[in-house]
Amino acid sequence: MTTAIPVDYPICLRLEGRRVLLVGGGAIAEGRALALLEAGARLQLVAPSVTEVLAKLAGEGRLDWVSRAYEDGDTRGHTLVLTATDDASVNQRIVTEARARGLWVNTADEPELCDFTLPSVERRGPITVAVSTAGQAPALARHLRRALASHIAPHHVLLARLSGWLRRQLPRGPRRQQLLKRLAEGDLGVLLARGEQARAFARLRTELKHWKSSGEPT
Ligand SMILES: C[C@@]1(CC(=O)O)c2cc3[nH]c(cc4nc(cc5[nH]c(cc(n2)[C@H]1CCC(=O)O)[C@@](C)(CC(=O)O)[C@@H]5CCC(=O)O)C(CC(=O)O)=C4CCC(=O)O)c(CCC(=O)O)c3CC(=O)O
Ligand SMILES: NC(=O)C1=CN([C@@H]2O[C@H](COP(=O)(O)OP(=O)(O)OC[C@H]3O[C@@H](n4cnc5c(N)ncnc54)[C@H](O)[C@@H]3O)[C@@H](O)[C@H]2O)C=CC1
Repeated sequence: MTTAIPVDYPICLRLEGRRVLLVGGGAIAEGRALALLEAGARLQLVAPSVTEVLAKLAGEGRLDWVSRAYEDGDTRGHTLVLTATDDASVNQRIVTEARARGLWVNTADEPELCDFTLPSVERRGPITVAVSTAGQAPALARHLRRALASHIAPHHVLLARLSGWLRRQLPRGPRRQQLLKRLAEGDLGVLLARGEQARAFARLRTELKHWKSSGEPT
């Protein structure tokens, strides 16, 4: 109980088009692969045998399956490495090689061999709920993630999309900030939460008209 608990630094990675190496082809690797593909990664999978789902994804060309055991040099050219084999010595080799190349590596069952860990994740449109427990309680992370995600209602997703649209249309500055805050937690947000979309949009339209007539670009 006295072992120091790491203080993790959470980030959201943009993996679109980036080369990611995943070693291992069991159930754990399958979960990792689906999440990486959802994020748009260019995924290479190294494993002598894989699950049906992974084989199907490889058959469809969604990932590049190298059907053999891991070999030294396999991490070359990748930006991120994840390993989920059932062989601790192989995991150790991969971690050593990845770190020597300055790559970030995750090992599914060994926190000591992780430069980053994976939180429990749930998505609602552009909103992501992610809970980490610094490797202490993954089952609790899942439990809390479900509880927290249950608080995200459809109007929050609408609001996030609307905010994204407004941020693209309106110039930066205090006026835009104020409007977006009202949308998130002020009168406009309250109307959306109550299901009074028509009133919220009418108010927003009036607001945008004033914006135009005041000469600021929209
Ligand atoms: C460090 C980390 C490494 C990493 O990044 O992979 C890690 C490590 C380990 N997990 C173990 C066990 C379990 N893991 C889960 C579930 C999840 N584990 C996930 C992440 C992480 N697990 C990272 C830290 C996350 C954090 O900080 O909270 C989740 C959140 C995300 C994901 O994996 O995608 C996913 C939930 C996904 C969801 O939302 O559904 C369950 C629950 C279950 O499966 O029912 C159990 C059984 C209960 C238990 O043992 O606690 C063991 C012991 C293995 C053994 O005993 O053999 C180790 C190794 C060790 O701790 O030594
Ligand atoms: N969330 C977490 O962090 C958890 C992690 N684990 C751990 O994750 C690991 C993987 O779990 P599963 O997918 O269930 O295992 P699994 O036994 O179903 O799959 C292991 C995979 O590794 C591949 N493999 C073995 N040697 C290899 C090598 N030299 N090169 C490339 N691939 C190789 C096998 O072909 C197979 O596809 C286990 O060690 C397990 O203890 C387990 C539960 C939770």
